[in-house]
Amino acid sequence: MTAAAFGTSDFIVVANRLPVDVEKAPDGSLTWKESPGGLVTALKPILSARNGAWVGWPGAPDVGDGPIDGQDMLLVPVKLSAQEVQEHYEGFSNGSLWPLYHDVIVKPEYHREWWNTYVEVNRRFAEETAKVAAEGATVWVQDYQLQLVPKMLRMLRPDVKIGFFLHIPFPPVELFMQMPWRREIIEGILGADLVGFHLPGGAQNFLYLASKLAGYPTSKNSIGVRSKFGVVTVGFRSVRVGAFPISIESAELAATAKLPETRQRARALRKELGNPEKILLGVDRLDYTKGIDVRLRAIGELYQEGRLDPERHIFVQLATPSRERVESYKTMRNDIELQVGRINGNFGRVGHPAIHYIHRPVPRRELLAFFAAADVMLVTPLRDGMNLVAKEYIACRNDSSGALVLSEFTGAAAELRQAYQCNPHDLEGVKNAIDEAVHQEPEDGKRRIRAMRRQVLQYDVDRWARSFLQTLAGTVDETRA
Ligand SMILES: Nc1ncnc2c1ncn2[C@@H]1O[C@H](COP(=O)(O)OP(=O)(O)O)[C@@H](O)[C@H]1O
Ligand SMILES: O=P(O)(O)OC[C@H]1O[C@H](O[C@H]2O[C@H](CO)[C@@H](O)[C@H](O)[C@H]2O)[C@H](O)[C@@H](O)[C@@H]1O
Repeated sequence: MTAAAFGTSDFIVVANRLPVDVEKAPDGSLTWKESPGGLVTALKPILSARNGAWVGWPGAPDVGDGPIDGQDMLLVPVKLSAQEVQEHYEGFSNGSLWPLYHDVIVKPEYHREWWNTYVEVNRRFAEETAKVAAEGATVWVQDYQLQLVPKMLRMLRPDVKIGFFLHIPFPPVELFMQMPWRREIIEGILGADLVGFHLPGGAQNFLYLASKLAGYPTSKNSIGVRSKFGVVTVGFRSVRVGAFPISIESAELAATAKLPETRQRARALRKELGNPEKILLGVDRLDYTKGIDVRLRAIGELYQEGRLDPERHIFVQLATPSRERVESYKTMRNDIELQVGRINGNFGRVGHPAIHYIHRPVPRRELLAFFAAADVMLVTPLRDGMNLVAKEYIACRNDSSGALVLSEFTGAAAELRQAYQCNPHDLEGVKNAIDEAVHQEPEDGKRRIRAMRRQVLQYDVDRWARSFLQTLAGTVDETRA
């Protein structure tokens, strides 16, 4: 590639989705709305602050041609056909990789057509990125939908620095070996200079699999030691591997939750819910990994046993629609809505349901008012890379009141040690954790929340990005010298 072919962006995030989704009306006009999920929540402020470029799918088939000047970043849409969306996003990403990487909670499906399209779409992302990157640019590739991009991009543009971050768990060898294209995936990721995970366990799994599958020797010191960082040697190159737990814009959230209008809205919400003694809250994408069914079962049984009172203890579940065309998501939605109906049928009365279930995203301000209003936050995933919701709730508890029930199977559990932690596979354990949180001594509760707030306010998303990017900047590629 000649110098003339270089683009102009020095800092580029490459993610499956742009931070906004485009919707195309029948008359061809376009409207934009915020994309769902924690990846976008976390990376948007990072990119805005650095005035970089974001390469991603605009969220609707057949939309997107050429870069768009976003408010504080350049948006570079990667146009995908309906079939590509079906086979890359719904198929290989969310029908094969997502369940495999989340402890096979549902059975992954492996289809060669899905894989072929995954390769093709990854290639397109790599090509678009190669076009916009300035000479020597820093490119930060995100997540499981784009694991082949680092290697492909390195071949197109050996001059750029490449970071890769996985937002979901990286599975142990016993599970990963199911993947028919396991070697290609490991070698794809190894195209990066730095590979990041939320937890040291993910990094260890990756280091082991890299040495086993890629056929490259790993440095003697990188595996099995307790050091935070490892190194994989790929021919003449060194790939650094480490844990970088993601976070939120903590101070900004805390400040917004403190505003008089947010607090007023929180009071109004309590009133609208019939002034219950305790509001219990769940906030999730409607995903089978989130354990929404587990918490519903626990609450139903606690009402049944009289340990919770449907007159005094109200549960609100906010559920953002997600991946609605994937079969396992349809089944799960039906199950959850059946459970909500059943519990309300058994324990609600006219004008006073025990469970309030909202199946749509709520605006950010409204969400913060819910966090400020909730006495007990329920976060019970069967497996979750991090879970930003848990950290958002803690950031919004300015007066240190409240309680967090948190699954041990989230990345957040490693940091939020003072939560009421539970094993989501142990229903009695989940019930006990909810019971304890609802009936906690206020002073004990304050002590717990204060400790978690210190953690969340100190380790915010900016610190996460700086730590990853500084480590990336410090990597040396001997083949470039
Ligand atoms: N119903 C909802 N309305 C608005 N925002 C939501 C809703 N549910 C989740 N979110 C937001 O989406 C993000 C979810 O991130 P996270 O908990 O890390 O899980 P994931 O990325 O898997 O969805 C958070 O920023 C959260 O506030
Ligand atoms: O883009 P979608 O298919 O609608 O899914 C939304 C995002 O979900 C996943 O989020 C993960 O990232 C969070 C931030 O690191 C983390 O807290 C959470 O545990 C993960 O599940 C997915 O990894 C993203 O790619 C999606 O954009």
